[in-house]
Amino acid sequence: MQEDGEASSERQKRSSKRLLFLINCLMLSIGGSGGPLISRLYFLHGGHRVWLSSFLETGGFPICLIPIFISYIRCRLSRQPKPFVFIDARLFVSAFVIGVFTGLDDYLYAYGLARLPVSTSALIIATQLAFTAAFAFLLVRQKFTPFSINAVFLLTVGAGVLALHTSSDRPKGESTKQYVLGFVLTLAAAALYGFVLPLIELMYNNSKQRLTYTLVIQIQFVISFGATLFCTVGMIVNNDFKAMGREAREFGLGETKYYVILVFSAIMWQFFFVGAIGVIFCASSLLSGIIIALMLPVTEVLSVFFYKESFTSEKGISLGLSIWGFVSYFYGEYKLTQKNKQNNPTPQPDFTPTLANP
Ligand SMILES: Nc1ncnc2[nH]cnc12
Repeated sequence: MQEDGEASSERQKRSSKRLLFLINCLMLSIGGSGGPLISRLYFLHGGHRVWLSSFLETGGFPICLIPIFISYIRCRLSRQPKPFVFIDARLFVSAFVIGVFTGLDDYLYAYGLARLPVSTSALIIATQLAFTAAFAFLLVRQKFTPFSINAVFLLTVGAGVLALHTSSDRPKGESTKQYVLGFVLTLAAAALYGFVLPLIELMYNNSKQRLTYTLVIQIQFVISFGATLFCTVGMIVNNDFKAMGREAREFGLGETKYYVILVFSAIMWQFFFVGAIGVIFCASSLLSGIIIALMLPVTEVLSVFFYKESFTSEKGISLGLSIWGFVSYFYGEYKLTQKNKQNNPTPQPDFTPTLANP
């Protein structure tokens, strides 16, 4: 009888972990395509402020207070009240430092979005997965299987195919210097974010506090706070706060839509960042990188619907290769789970990608 109770509570725990994993994948997918689409809308209709755009990537961090508050209230009101665990000083400092890196990365990324044609920026950002894989190997000893190597290869090539669509290469009126700078800074963004994802996994692994999802959201709050502080300094130095009023009045879609776009941009990017670090918590930084890479061609295809861009064959091929890579990764994980089941015949959960923090 007691065993039955234990088994059912174990099953319940597994299914809530799987649900958490799926929710984070969904948030990362929504933010990974919605974020770039809405940032592009800002630049397409007359927005120019790169620091403002980078500020918006993490400036929505107060949203995280909602789940933190709910979790706090649940702890207080539960039948057996538990103390609410706040982030300790050590994790706070690590998250803040990662936040400053993220702020710098946001600027590099936004600079590329503003200065480069979409195809070129997508090509360079496609290299991010290779950086993530290399840093994950170095920092957290990520194990690779032929399937995950195949996935990294296909997703990198898949997103890279987008660059074959070069009809709109260097934007009109842009100097070679600006273009080259855009190229170099976007590559730096890909490398830096490829480094940040495994660094977050390393921080989790070295945490002295027991990691829970509530703690992960607090970590995300501190990371985004550090990044936003960094970008706020950039905005002040660059006079962005003063320039916003004029930019809003002159915005192609009108003043109200200008502010609506800014608010939605902040929300979309929070989805991206919360999803990214949530997937690292539930699985790995490599999987987070894989989902981000899959979203590159998905974004290009969505822009056909939202911005009436043409559907080129490159976009179709790119999407096909990326989905193939994605499926290859999950098939590899499925095979691994089956193998573990054979070696360890005690009942195992149905397939769930290797959950990092059971
Ligand atoms: N700041 C950023 N936001 C989204 N994707 C990125 N890829 C590299 N840097 C990025």
